[in-house]
Amino acid sequence: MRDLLFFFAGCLTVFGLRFFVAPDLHASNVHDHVFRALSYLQGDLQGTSTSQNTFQSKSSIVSSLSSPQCTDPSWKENFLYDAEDPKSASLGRGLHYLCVTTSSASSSGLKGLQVTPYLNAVESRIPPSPFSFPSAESLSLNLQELMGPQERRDRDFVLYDGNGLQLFTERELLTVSSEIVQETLSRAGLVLLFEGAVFIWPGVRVGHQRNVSISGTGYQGGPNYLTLETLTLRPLLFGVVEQFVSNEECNHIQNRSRPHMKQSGVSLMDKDKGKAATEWRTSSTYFLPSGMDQVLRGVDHRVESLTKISKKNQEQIQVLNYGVEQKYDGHHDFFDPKMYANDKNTMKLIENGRRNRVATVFFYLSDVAGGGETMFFCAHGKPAPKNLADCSPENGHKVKPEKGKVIIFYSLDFAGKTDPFSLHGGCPVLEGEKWSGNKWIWNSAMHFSEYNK
Ligand SMILES: O=C(O)CCC(=O)C(=O)O
Ligand SMILES: [Fe+2]
Repeated sequence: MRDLLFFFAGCLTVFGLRFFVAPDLHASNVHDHVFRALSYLQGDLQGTSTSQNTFQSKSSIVSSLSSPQCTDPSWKENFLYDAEDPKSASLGRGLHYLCVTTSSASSSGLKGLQVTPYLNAVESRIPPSPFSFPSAESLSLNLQELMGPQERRDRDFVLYDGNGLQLFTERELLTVSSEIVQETLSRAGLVLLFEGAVFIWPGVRVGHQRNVSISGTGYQGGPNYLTLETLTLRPLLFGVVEQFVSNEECNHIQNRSRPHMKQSGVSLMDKDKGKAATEWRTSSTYFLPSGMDQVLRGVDHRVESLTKISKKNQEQIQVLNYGVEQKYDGHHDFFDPKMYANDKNTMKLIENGRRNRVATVFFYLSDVAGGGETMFFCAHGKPAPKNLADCSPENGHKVKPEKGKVIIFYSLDFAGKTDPFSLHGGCPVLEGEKWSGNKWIWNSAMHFSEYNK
């Protein structure tokens, strides 16, 4: 809500106040798309999944070919939310699973494909009824009918495989040949449909662990997969079990930023205009451009590989340094258009609410001798405490800083709506100092991204 806009302010100056509309996430070129689908079919896809048709590393051939299938009995454990638990049953809203199988009736031809839908990421008491899709258009119509009136959705849906590889946008289903659509989906087996367009890892249940292949994007000597552990379902918060940023990379980021660190700012909501940022946030900050720095580019690539969201949607790392007593009170990382109605630049940046930050990958770049935890004030769906500077343990879920570790939390839900439960803050450092960094990821490309040129 009140988070920093210095980066954008900087960009505004650099780009001479030239705001232009970022490429639409959904308007990908059909020819690129046919290439993507054909590559998928031929098993020669050279990239991690991204929303922007990037094909970077051979490694994801493996991951796309071994993407989870509905024929594997464990798929339900790894994807479905518990329909019986009133606390988690509604948390899969906006995410639907399609199990694509060849119907036994006509197992010889592609026309015999069947889709079994699991709406809102749960298995309802009434078993889902499969439907066949003789054409891509009929699939599209069936899906639209299942999801209800289009007015309820403010963007086109996007289909992914179980490893986060983007398959088709809603629009592409109507422009790409039925044969390609049928063959791609049958190869994927398990298809994830996000109403909010962007791929988000399903949390499933607290304590759930999921291995994510990051082959080729890890640091020297680091693992080639990472384990995402669900810490809270509401907000959707994951911890990465393994060290994500090596000690050398942490030191490199600190060293490159140290000479530039300045008092942190916040982007003030209309109601707070005129107040000092230090009322909420007392750390120092620097937005560190990746430029040609291979270490930073490696980290950006790893973040893409972990989140399955394009590098083009990333902001530069916002490096933070907190001394004793420094902190950042409870806030959201998304921009609520209602709170910025009189702020023309922010409204332009977020296209009146259509664009927003979807996820934060938060790096801990040092250990902290005391305090400095990240606090999630609405953890497990609790109402926010009155005092958003109060880090008492009963006020939420705390994550302790550990050098090289990261957490990921989502500011938008599967349907693309802002999540008020993502309220969080940095607790005061009690002893020593804290180095950390925000890697903010948007729901569409940043027009000034270093990877968007
Ligand atoms: O320092 C922390 O733990 C959280 C910081 C934060 O939320 C932010 O900078 O937006
Ligand atoms: Fe934040």
